Amino acid sequence: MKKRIVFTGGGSAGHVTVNLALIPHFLEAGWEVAYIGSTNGIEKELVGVLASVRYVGISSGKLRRYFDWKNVTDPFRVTKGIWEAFRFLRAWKPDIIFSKGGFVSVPVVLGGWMNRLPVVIHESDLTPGLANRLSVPFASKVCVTFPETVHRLPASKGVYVGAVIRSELLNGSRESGISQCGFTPRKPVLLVMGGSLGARRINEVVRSQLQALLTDYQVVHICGKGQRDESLQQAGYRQYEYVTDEMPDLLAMADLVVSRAGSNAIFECLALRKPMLLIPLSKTASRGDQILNARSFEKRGFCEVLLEEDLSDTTFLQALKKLRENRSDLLRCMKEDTQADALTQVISLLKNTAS
Ligand SMILES: CC(=O)N[C@H]1[C@@H](OP(=O)(O)OP(=O)(O)OC[C@H]2O[C@@H](n3ccc(=O)[nH]c3=O)[C@H](O)[C@@H]2O)O[C@H](CO)[C@@H](O)[C@@H]1O
Repeated sequence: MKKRIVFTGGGSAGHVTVNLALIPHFLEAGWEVAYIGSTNGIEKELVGVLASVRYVGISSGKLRRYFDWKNVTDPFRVTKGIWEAFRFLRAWKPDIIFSKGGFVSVPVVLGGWMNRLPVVIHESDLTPGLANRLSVPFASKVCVTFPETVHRLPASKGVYVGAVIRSELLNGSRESGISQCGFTPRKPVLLVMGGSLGARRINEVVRSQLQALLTDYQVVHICGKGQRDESLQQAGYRQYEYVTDEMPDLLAMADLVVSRAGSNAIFECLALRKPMLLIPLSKTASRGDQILNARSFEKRGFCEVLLEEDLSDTTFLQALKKLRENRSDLLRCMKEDTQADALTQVISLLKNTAS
């Protein structure tokens, strides 16, 4: 009988991208793959392109630490999700569950534990997110991306594997990116990425300083769903709401990157040796995980950091100037970094843990 694996994770691209890197390897090895995500989440759209994966939508609710009327109904949705995940897992009988985090993953991990199935978790950020923290007691191992994270987990559960990068991202073409954007090969390219959900403050500052930026750079701007501004369309400025297949070429052609400090995005830039100016999501809008991700990269000499509370038109241009001046130092530090082969490590851990 074929081996079976269930992937889960969702809510933002950051909670799906590692799964997308791993799934093709299991399919090629002849495993049957199912993905449990929320009925209408971004994960459904992202995983939907993989024809051989069975997508199972469950009811899910957000685990909020602030007031919202949905806090009244969401516990019922989560309970329903646990029951749906439990029922599917009992019938499909996978050999292992791989959970990437995000609120939809908690009912799946619990459903797996109730069926006595082995669960392996993956954490991308330096500090584990709430969903993963709730899931840790039910998992046999937790794969982590930053070495520092191992000490934040119960003894013997944390395994440092490094960043899992989708292999297609390493095979982009600068020429093809330049031609897709209608750019010239003779002027440097600045790639601005607001994270998978976009970033309003970064969009505002880039747009308010667009003419100054266009003097030195051609700008490709991933601005988030519904955030394109048609009135700014001009030579040397290309806007995308969200990219899928174009990502490898856009990364390949970038000379410098301005980005949020979502873990996957910054490790992708590190792997591709792209000097970065990181503007992490603020502590008021998150648990501050991006600030710690960014500070860890800064300490290792991979990036410049500008906190959102300090972000203004002036500080943005100053930080960009500093990035350009320090480009060769940042590149040297990045080249000295030898990343572990996380993909192979996670695959063999999953195969060895499968019942
Ligand atoms: C607001 C929020 O909660 N952000 C979190 C979310 O970020 P977010 O979802 O932005 O996640 P990451 O930056 O980690 O990863 C984004 C992924 O989407 C890809 N991509 C992005 C834009 C695009 O147009 N196309 C595309 O393919 C990137 O290449 C990358 O692989 O998960 C991260 C990983 O847990 C966390 O560090 C972030 O704090």
